[in-house]
Amino acid sequence: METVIHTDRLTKRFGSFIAANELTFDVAKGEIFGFLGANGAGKTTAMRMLCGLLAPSSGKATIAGFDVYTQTERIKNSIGYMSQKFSLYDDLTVAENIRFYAGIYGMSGPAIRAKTTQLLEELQLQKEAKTLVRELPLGWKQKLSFSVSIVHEPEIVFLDEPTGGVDPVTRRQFWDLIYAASDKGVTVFVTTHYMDEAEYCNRVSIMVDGVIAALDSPVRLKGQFGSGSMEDVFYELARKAKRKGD
Ligand SMILES: Nc1ncnc2c1ncn2[C@@H]1O[C@H](COP(=O)(O)OP(=O)(O)OP(=O)(O)O)[C@@H](O)[C@H]1O
Repeated sequence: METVIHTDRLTKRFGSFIAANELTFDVAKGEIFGFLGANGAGKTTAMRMLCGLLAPSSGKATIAGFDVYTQTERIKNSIGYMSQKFSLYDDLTVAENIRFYAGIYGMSGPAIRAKTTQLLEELQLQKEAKTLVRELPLGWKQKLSFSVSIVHEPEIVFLDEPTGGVDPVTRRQFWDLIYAASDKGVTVFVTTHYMDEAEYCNRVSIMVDGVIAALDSPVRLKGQFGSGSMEDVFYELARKAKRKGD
C-alpha cells in the first residue's frame, strides 16, 4: 500500500487554544478518505495544514512525499483543491473555465484543447460548452468545479464540503466522478456534513474538539458503535463535543 498522506501528531495551536491536536493517520493512494466533525472541530485547520497553506505548530506531515513545513510549493503542485465557495468564474463559459484553469496549471496549448474536449465529453456538457457558468444548475457547477480541480491530474484532491446545497440524488451523481478519479489512482480527501456522503467513503475520520475521535471504514464504525447508520455514529461522538462552532 502506497501512503500519500502521512501525519504524525500534527498539531496547530492558536495561542493557548489547540485547534488540531496530535492528528495521526495515513491515507493510501486512491483511497476516498472522509474527514468529518461538527462545526469548530478543527477540520478546516487540519486541511489547511495538509495543503501547505498553514504552518503546523508541531508534529509531522508529508503530502505526496513532500514535507508540510519545507516543501509547500511542491505540495501545491501535487494537489487539487475544491471548496464550497466555487472557484469557477461565473462570467466565463464552461469551456473558458476549463481552459483558464488548465492554463494556470501550466498545461500546453494542445494538452489544454485535448483536456477540454475530454472533460466536456465526460461531463456530457458538450452542448453547454459556450454557456456561461452562471447559467448552470448548482449540481453541474459542482461537477465542473471538481473536474477543473483535477485538470492537472494531481495525486491528491482536497474537497471541502463540495456538495453543499444539493439533494442526495445530485450528490450521488457527483460521487460518480469521485469514484472515477479514485479508480484512476487519485486520492480523495473530503470534508462533509452529509452522512450519505460519509457512507460513500472508504474510510472516515471523525474529529471532536480538535482530536480524531474515531477512524475506520463506515461498516466498521457502525459495528464499533452498534449503530445502524453513520448518522448515529456521528451524533454519538459529536454530542460529546464541548466546543461550539463559530
Ligand atoms: N486563525 C485562528 N485564530 C484563532 N482561532 C482559530 C483560528 N482559526 C480557527 N480557529 C479556531 O479553531 C477551531 C477550529 O476551527 P476550524 O475552522 O478548523 O473548524 P472546522 O471543523 O473546520 O469547522 P467548520 O465546519 O465550522 O468550518 C475553532 O474554534 C476556531 O474558532
